[in-house]
Amino acid sequence: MNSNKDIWVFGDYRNYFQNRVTLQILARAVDLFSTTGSSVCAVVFGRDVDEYVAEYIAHGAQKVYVMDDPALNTYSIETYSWLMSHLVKLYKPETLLVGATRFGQEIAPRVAKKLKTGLTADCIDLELDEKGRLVQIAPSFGGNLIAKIITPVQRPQMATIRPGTFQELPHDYDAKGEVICLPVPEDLPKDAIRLITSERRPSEKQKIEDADIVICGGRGMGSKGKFKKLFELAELMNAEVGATRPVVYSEWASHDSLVGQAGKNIKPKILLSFGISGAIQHTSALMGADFIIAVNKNPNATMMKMADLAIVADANQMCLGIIKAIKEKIRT
Ligand SMILES: Cc1cc2nc3c(=O)[nH]c(=O)nc-3n(C[C@H](O)[C@H](O)[C@H](O)COP(=O)(O)OP(=O)(O)OC[C@H]3O[C@@H](n4cnc5c(N)ncnc54)[C@H](O)[C@@H]3O)c2cc1C
Repeated sequence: MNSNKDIWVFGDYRNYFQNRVTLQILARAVDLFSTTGSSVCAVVFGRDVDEYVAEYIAHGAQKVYVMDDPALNTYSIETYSWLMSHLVKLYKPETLLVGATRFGQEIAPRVAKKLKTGLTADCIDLELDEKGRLVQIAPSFGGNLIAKIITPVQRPQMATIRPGTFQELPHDYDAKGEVICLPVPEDLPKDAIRLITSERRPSEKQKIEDADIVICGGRGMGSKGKFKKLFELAELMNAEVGATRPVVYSEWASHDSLVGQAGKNIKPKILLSFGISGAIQHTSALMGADFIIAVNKNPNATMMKMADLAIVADANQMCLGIIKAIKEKIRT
């Protein structure tokens, strides 16, 4: 394949903001290719992806190829790998870099196979050789050797890169980039797999009983959709989510997260309590908490009285406000 000089970075925004690998690869690509006349580009598929497009530009992407369409609302390996190889054939970038997340590990080999090119998996560094070819540096033979691999003939040169390998560039609020909006091709093959439903499971890294930070939500969160935001907040704070009995009975959260007489006892350093009245069956399980922050519309709720910090506010709005503030902080 005759290629132009562009460097493409696959926009892996699942689990963003924690997953920073796309930003890290963009930073390395900018560093490596700034003097070669290549454009560093991100490629994003999905639905309502404006936020990620802006992030990639703010972190070094000069161009972003975007396919934003309801048909791409849910991730499908078949569709995404077809689209990626389709676009590569169309635009012929010199290099395609993908984060070695579970997502990247799934999509990159499929794309490489469709394009009949090589792929170095799990790179720990990238360099350029004297001919400007990408040197893909990766552990091999069980980690006993560090291999330097090039792709002498086929294009694009492809590599997946381990998260945390490179340092992302600081967020540049003034950065400008070209956004190329692409329609979904008419000949996009019909997906053989039909997704009926999906739900993000809370992280299983730690048990709620052992967590340093627990975010408990009650009926005052308002709805299952609003309650879900507590999981997003928990991801950002490396916290676990707990729930009251009405929440569990309404299936806003699983039974595993029930805190109280009929559920689990917790002893976090910090407990954030959103929209919980403070019935004894719940509070009896919080006695080991060091510091309690409660958010409730009713200042007289028992939970507010037992809190170290009581905030009279709408629980859902407060949760959204904290999420926004943390994201802003991460960006700077
Ligand atoms: C045998 C038995 C065992 C039980 N075991 C448990 C248990 O293990 N765990 C447990 O949790 N419960 C248990 N319960 C149930 C318990 O008695 C309470 O009913 C329950 O804890 C109340 O949950 P809640 O605070 O979410 O709801 P509610 O009591 O309805 O409180 C909702 C709170 O949200 C506030 N609110 C409403 N809207 C907003 C808003 N927009 N913004 C901010 N705040 C708002 C309200 O002011 C209120 O304080 C048990 C009950 C029995 C009988």
